Amino acid sequence: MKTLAQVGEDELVRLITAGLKTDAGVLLGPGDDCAVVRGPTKSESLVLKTDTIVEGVHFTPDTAPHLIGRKAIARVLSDFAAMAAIPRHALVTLIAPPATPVKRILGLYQGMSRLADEFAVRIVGGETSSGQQLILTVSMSGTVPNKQWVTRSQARAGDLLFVTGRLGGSIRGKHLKFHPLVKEAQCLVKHLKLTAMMDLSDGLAKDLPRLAARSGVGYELVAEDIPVNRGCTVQQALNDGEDYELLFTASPRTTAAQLQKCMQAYPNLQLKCIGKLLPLKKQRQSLLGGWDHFKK
Ligand SMILES: Nc1ncnc2c1ncn2[C@@H]1O[C@H](COP(=O)(O)OP(=O)(O)OP(=O)(O)O)[C@@H](O)[C@H]1O
Ligand SMILES: Cc1ncc(C[n+]2csc(CCOP(=O)(O)O)c2C)c(N)n1
Ligand SMILES: [Mg+2]
Repeated sequence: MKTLAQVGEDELVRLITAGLKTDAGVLLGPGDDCAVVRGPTKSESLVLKTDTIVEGVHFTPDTAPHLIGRKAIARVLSDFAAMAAIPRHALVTLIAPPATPVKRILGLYQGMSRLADEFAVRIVGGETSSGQQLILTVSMSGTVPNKQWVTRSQARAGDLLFVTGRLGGSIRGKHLKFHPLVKEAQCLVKHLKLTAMMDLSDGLAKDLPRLAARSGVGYELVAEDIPVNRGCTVQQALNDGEDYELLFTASPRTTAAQLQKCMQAYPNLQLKCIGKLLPLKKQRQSLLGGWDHFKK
């Protein structure tokens, strides 16, 4: 019998999700940054996402509690950004060892509440249990106008490939302090013809092939054009992960003026074209690497 280390994370999720049933209320099932289901009103759909952070995997025992809480909320917000959706309500599951100081847990909630408030997300409940290490799970619901969510699967050959911000070296601090691009994504959708989008959590080398595979297209990445964080190599930009930037594809007719509109509205938003999508048969590169929870 194969182990998780042998099959890896993506194949495991494929095996799990292949057996799940769907129905007409499920508008977008497993495989994207969030799920989308039919909402209570005709004009909007409901967007759902859950995400976990684990001590020793996503943060260390000496990470400041408010930063752990902040990260737990920010990661889910980043997935809402990736769908161009608006997050609204959150449930929090807390697992902690019995010896944890109460103050540490209250610190987590301060960090979570602060970022949630900034995005007008209300924490409306949760669940508490004990375990061997600290684990924080945030599940969020939100909304998107009907048919206006952006998936990973509609990119076409010829589309341009863009990334926000700079990549690499997130372990130096950005993985705890990044700014979720929820509002910026709304601006992108307004001014550009986006065809696909995802947030970069496992490294461009892992996430770009995922987006291309979901869209059934190939890719051509121009390594020299990848915006790299100070002190980082292109290899780090490709493989480190936890950039929480947006990777998106847009019409080949995208103009500099359209990009400028978003960069003017959000002066901290940097947009860079790093390649294009190709017909599957024309792909010559094959990116390998990035983060896998099981295969090291
Ligand atoms: N245990 C699971 N059961 C069912 N679906 C899952 C499970 N784990 C992951 N998925 C689905 O697989 C897809 C990829 O999951 P993953 O958590 O890697 O999301 P991501 O957006 O790629 O990463 P991140 O959450 O770090 O941004 C998602 O659509 C998710 O809902
Ligand atoms: C202590 C510690 N060790 C390593 C890392 C780096 N790291 C952890 S998970 C992950 C990928 C994204 O996770 P997921 O796939 O769960 O979204 C990365 C790059 C860290 N932040 N803290
Ligand atoms: Mg994601």
